[in-house]
Amino acid sequence: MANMPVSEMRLPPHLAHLLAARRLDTAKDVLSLPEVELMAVLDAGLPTARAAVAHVSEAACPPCQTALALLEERVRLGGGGRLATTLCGLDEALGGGIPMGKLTEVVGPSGIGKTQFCLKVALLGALPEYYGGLDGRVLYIDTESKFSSRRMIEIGQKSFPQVFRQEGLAQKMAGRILVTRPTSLADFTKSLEQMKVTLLQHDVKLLIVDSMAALTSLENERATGFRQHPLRWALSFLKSIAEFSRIPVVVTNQVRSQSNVDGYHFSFEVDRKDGDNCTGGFDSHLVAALGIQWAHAVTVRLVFESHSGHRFIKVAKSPMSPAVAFPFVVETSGITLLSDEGIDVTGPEITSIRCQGKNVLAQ
Ligand SMILES: Nc1ncnc2c1ncn2[C@@H]1O[C@H](COP(=O)(O)OP(=O)(O)OP(=O)(O)O)[C@@H](O)[C@H]1O
Repeated sequence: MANMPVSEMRLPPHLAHLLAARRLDTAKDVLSLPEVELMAVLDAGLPTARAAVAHVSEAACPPCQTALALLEERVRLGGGGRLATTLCGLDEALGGGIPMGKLTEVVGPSGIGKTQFCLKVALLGALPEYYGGLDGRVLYIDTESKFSSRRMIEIGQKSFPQVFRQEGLAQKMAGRILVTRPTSLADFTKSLEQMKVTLLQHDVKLLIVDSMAALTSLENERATGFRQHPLRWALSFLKSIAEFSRIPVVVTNQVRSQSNVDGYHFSFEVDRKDGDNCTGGFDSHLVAALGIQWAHAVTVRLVFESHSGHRFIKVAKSPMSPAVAFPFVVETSGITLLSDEGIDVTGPEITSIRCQGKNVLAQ
């Protein structure tokens, strides 16, 4: 809510003009100033400064809702405002699918299937509601140039043969997916700034960023602080986009060698020598590419990992579900679960990411 534009708050006109004239554009701009400073910036007295804070706080704070109202909204939206992935066990664990209005992170090692997952989800965003889709446009931010229309249509044809038999449907679905390919972090930041307009103009019902972590390597920044700062901004912006638009936002995150991220040491890692049951401990020097803020900020975290000869989707964080893992394969029809029965995950395995014998700590 911090990034909520003042222009969208329906403030009394005199106050709206005053704030706009002083370039106080967001809730954060107004609320982060001490009263005295706000008086100075507005060139106004204490009552005006207090009125500004009161109006902006009221507009920016989400209103309280009763548990009953939330339950009723969930029933009204059917499935509780979720996009079903068609992976039944996973959807059940997530309370119906990927939540709308929230940030969902998909993290895992290279080649595990994150993009395959995103392609299927993108297709579902475009599919008519009748077939379980959102019947809308999808904005796909493809930072690694990995988006493939051909592969997406292949997934559609194999997963929903009865739907894709319809003449011209594949083209129609592909036409609903807007792909942008930012070539730098600055490009990405710019596209985020324009995003609210794009979402409204194009009736976008789903936003995917594949991959968020790749953006840092695009810039090749060395200093950790510099690398983290713009992504922190992107994180809060994406969260606010999800909340305002009530759409699901899916971002992928990669893993990397800890030696590349000097200074990335968080309390999560303290217990790493405990509890590894398949490989030789948590001694791997691999970590998830984005920092601890991401781990805390996302609502749902799906870890894609491989061990014991299988790939797994692990629900590592969800307000709806205990940690469970599902074995999966990638087929021509995309990601398929081998079993809809989740395997309970306990202890340090919840925060680790395993990769064929190596443990990667999830941050
Ligand atoms: N047509 C297909 N049929 C079956 N499997 C496929 C097909 N296309 C890709 N795959 C499998 O998907 C996997 C690659 O997945 P994906 O590209 O989603 O990885 P990723 O996790 O996004 O990796 P990165 O982090 O490097 O981007 C590989 O195991 C590959 O064999």
